[in-house]
Amino acid sequence: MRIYLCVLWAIRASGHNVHIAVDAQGALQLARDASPREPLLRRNGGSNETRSEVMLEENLAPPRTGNQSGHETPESLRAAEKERHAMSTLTYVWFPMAVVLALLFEVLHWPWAEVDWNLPMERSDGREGSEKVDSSFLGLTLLLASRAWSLARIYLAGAGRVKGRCYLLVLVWIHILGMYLDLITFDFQQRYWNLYQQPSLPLFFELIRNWFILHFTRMITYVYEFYVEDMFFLHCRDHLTRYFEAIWVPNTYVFRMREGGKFDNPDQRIHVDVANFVTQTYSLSFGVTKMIVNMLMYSYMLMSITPASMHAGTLVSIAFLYSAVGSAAMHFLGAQLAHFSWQGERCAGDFRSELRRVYDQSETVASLRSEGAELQRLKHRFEKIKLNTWQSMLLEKRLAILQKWYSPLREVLFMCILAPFFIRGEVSLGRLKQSESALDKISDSLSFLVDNYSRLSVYRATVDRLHNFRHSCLTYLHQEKSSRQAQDTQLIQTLALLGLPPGWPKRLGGADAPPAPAALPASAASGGPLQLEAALLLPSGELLIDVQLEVPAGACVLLCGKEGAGKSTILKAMAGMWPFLRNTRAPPSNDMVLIPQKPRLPMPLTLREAVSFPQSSTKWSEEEIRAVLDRVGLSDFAQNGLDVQLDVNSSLSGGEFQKLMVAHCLLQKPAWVLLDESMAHMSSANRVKMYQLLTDELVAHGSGLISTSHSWQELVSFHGHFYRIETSRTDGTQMHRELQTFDPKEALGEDELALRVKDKDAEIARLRQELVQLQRDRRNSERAN
Ligand SMILES: Nc1ncnc2c1ncn2[C@@H]1O[C@H](COP(=O)(O)OP(=O)(O)OP(=O)(O)O)[C@@H](O)[C@H]1O
Repeated sequence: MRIYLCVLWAIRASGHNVHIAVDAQGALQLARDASPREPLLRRNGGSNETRSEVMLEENLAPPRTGNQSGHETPESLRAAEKERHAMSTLTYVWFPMAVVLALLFEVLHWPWAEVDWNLPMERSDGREGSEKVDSSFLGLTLLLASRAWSLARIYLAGAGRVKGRCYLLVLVWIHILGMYLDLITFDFQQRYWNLYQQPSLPLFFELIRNWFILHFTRMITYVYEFYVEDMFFLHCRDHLTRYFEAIWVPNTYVFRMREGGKFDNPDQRIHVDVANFVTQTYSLSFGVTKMIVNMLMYSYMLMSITPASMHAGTLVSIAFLYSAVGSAAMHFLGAQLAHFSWQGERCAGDFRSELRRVYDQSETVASLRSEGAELQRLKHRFEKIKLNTWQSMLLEKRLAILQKWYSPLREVLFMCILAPFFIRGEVSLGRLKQSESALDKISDSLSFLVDNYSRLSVYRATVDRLHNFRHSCLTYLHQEKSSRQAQDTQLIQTLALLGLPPGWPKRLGGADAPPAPAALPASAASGGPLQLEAALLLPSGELLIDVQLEVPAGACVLLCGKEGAGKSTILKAMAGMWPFLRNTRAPPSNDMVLIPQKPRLPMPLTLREAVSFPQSSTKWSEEEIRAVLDRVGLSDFAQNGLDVQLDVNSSLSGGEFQKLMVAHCLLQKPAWVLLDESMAHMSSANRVKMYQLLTDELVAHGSGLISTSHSWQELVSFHGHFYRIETSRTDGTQMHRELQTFDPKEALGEDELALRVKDKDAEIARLRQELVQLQRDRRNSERAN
């Protein structure tokens, strides 16, 4: 019926040579005739007239608009009576049943939920150190747009400056072409259906030809719209991902130490959030543009067809008011949706990272027999997902109630407003329907917030997660705001050049040579003494130790102290890693290798990559690498070549891993080597051997060595400066730590020291002999072969 009326209007609007005045009564009659219970042809006495002929005949009747008498006819009263009984089964059986069942369900379904409603969940209001997700109305509109724009700018001012704009240009053009094709199709449909009224073979062939051309063009635009969209999304994701990696990776440790509790799962932000941001920004931007265009266009049309006795802007104002009330109600009910979306992302990320941890620590899980405890931990994480999903479901149910009322209500509302004009005969049915349709379009546009509230809330959470993450990462990139902005801009520009194809013209933003990946923040140059003058704090803000230390270039320092005294923390501070410092002086050297207590390497790596990491595996020749592996005693691993992949974290023993780290230092030859109990897994003999290697090959050539060790006595001969962390309790609870120099001779006693040195010398002599013997054996076996 609707289609028929549309065609009728289309014929009218296109100035068809048959001048048809749309007759309201006729059309209403037609509506009744079109009812499936009373087929049109039967009502016309089953004559041979075609359906369309009958329709035309009925609608070509003289125009009579509205019920001009103002009295109800027996026929209309009968129709009302008939309508009253039309849905009696629904009214008296199904509707009450649905209400009762819904109420019962509401009361009884809670025990089925299997959810722990009292589980404490994270905050997202910026208080108590939580991340802030703005769920205010402003946060969902203007602030959202400005934050989304600042994120989109990373791409549009970077790699997207040339390519992105080209993609967008093509996509806008495809969209315009699509709209044009929609109009052509709309017009074509009218001619196509007219064929049934005026059958003609030549016309049929022409129509079929046009159909093929039209649909072939549609197919091309459709295919390339999606294809170019995907190209655009991938390029945008690629660039944004690289940007976020570049601002996060140089400060991962600081970030984790300072913001670990606040920002969950950076992996999820960089992978999932960036992808969602790209696709959602695109679809919402086009959605908003379409909404604005429709709103302006149909507001103008509606004003021009408003009944004469009504003020021109009344209908538009009603549509505005209606949408404003709907949006306000929606926001009032659903403000928490952005928080639930953020929380959902967090819970899902936490659950995934827990699964990943179980996988990574499978050896510990198996050896501790901790399967039960791990299952409990996983269950706890999933409980949070369940609770969050339930909270969102409840909120979405409330929103669905509003939404399911809101949209159908508007049809009735507009009808109630316009019906009096129609009944008074001021407007024709065509005008009425046209006004309704325009009002529909306007309120559709204005109800963008209502219809897309859930989507916008999810988008808000995504944008906030990325915005907050970026903001924090940039803080660690540079403390001062002006330098931070400059560094950010420079980074975006560097990445922009990386995104251009090779040989891209310079005048279009290209460069002669591809720029280097984003650099680490600047730190002090190598050479010179290593200084640390700072108060080292714990993450809680409590003072750990006040350190005033200056190590001359090339010096060897041994740092001792009990467990938990602060040795590792001092090494981290010297390396510039420890973020909790006060009254700091002297930045760290960047020509330094710190081997932590439990180092881990990426996996899988080849042996060549592992020993070179993080430097390029091509930096050293095969001979150099083999020689160094031989010296540290890892030559067995090189038997099958240096390029066999292995997971060094699990396939090397603790001691072997530490030898690999020493081998890396020997290759890299840094100005400073910081060893945080880095030989703890080796035998005493091997520990001495490794220190001897470091002394001969690095210290002898000017490198400095700073070590921490519990069994420091055997390392005395390799160091020249000795510090000890003295711990004492000041008031029974507070731990006071102080860094003091000490004389190992006094600490050990002159005789004991001499004895130890003698032992060590004997051990070194024995090792040297072993080595000579081994080399001799090898030479003999080579000669024999
Ligand atoms: N990330 C952290 N969060 C909270 N406290 C920390 C952190 N890192 C270290 N600490 C605390 O700082 C103190 C010093 O730790 P550190 O690791 O420096 O000791 P250490 O002397 O190296 O001990 P060990 O010899 O056992 O390795 C300890 O009390 C430890 O609990």
